[in-house]
Amino acid sequence: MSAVTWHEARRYAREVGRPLGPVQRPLPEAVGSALAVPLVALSPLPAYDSAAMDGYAVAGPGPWQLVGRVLAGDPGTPAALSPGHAVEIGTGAMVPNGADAVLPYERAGRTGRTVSGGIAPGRHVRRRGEDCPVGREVLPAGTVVNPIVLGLAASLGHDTLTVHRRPRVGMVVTGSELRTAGLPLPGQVRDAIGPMLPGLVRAAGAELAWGSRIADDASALVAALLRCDADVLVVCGATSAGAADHLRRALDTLAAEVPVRGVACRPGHPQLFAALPHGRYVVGLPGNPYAALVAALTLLSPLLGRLSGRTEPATQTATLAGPVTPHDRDTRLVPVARVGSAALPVGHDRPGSLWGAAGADALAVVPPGWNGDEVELLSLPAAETALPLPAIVPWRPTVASAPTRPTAQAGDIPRVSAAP
Ligand SMILES: Nc1nc2c(c(=O)[nH]1)N[C@H]1C(S)=C(S)[C@@H](COP(=O)(O)OP(=O)(O)OC[C@H]3O[C@@H](n4cnc5c(N)ncnc54)[C@H](O)[C@@H]3O)O[C@H]1N2
Ligand code: MOO
Repeated sequence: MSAVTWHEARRYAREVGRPLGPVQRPLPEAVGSALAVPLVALSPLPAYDSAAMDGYAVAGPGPWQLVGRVLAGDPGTPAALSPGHAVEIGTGAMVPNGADAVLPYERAGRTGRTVSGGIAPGRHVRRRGEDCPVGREVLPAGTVVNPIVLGLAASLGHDTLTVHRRPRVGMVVTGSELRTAGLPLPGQVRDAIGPMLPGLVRAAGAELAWGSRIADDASALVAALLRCDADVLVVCGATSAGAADHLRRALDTLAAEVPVRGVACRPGHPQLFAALPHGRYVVGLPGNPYAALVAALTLLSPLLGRLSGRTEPATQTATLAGPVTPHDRDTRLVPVARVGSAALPVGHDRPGSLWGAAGADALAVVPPGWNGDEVELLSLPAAETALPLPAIVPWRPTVASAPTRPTAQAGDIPRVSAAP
């Protein structure tokens, strides 16, 4: 296996694709997508001269004669205020032309219709456009739309946003030994990658559009690769060299280009990256669950980040606050918890176990022969990315055609001869 370095693999995955075409989305549907054009203020902020405090809008030197009241949402424009006059005003209400300042109730004296007090000109008046003038670019293209961006876009007058289309990902989980529920019988293994992958995909800016489980069956894998119409197809397991590992052979059968056949990292070295003749990308994740996580962060996330038009995140670094043994040739990926500016290895990071990574904030990238310098950190996704979103994550398991073993129970993955 000719493995590329971990950094080469990641750079390749980040640079091979192009952001998907711009689409217009209503605000709520744009969350998680990246802006395809800069966000520009359609309306000034504030949109009109408005009161920042509840009190009295006053014109000229005091005391002032109270001539009316203006509240937020009142129809029309309030009448202009003459020197020596005041109106009672609510926070957010339009400040009448001619008013110099808003005198808060707390600083005002009032006797009948006479208001007194001292206030500097301009105080507590938010002038139209002072937070953001109309036409100003406030966020660059590539910004990920989060709930705060939605709020900002709404306050600047947007109903829709122009964002990059989110990549559609298909997932094929392979393994005759896998089952999806209950305690595994001897020789069986609970599928750990199927539950993990949708959230990883979403955290990288994409959506899981299609999912299937197949047994270790070469023709089923070829059929799945042929039939999936997603932008990116992720195959879990079957990446290695064993008699039941069919991915490399399936890709050769389909005349796929395989620019990354293994990555010099631990765990996760059998991961691969391919392009099918019709242009779709295939990422192969090793079957060991922690190795699959490492591979997802190495090849899949950068690819999806690029296709979804997200700006590349800045590199984060930290000092490792615990002992780590580097590999002599390969990059090690080590789960860590952040403690201030340091990162503490949490252990439990054998290739088959997600225990360490599940309690970690990030994976530390420990280069071969590491000498104790600061290391790069890859953030792990927040829990919210795993919230179920049934509208965009249809899960269509392959229908059983024949059980693999006589003891098969509900939750087993049956051997099938064709992808869905
Ligand atoms: N001769 C060699 N053998 C192996 C090599 C190698 O270089 N030469 N690499 C090893 C490494 S490293 C890994 S990682 C695995 C990768 O194997 P595959 O991607 O082919 O995956 P499988 O063989 O199907 O499974 C490996 C392991 O993971 C378990 N598994 C698979 N899928 C899941 C899942 N969805 N959830 C939980 N666990 C899963 C499976 O039961 C196996 O225990 O190859 C090594 N061998
Ligand atoms: O990719 Mo494997 O053991 O390095 O899990």
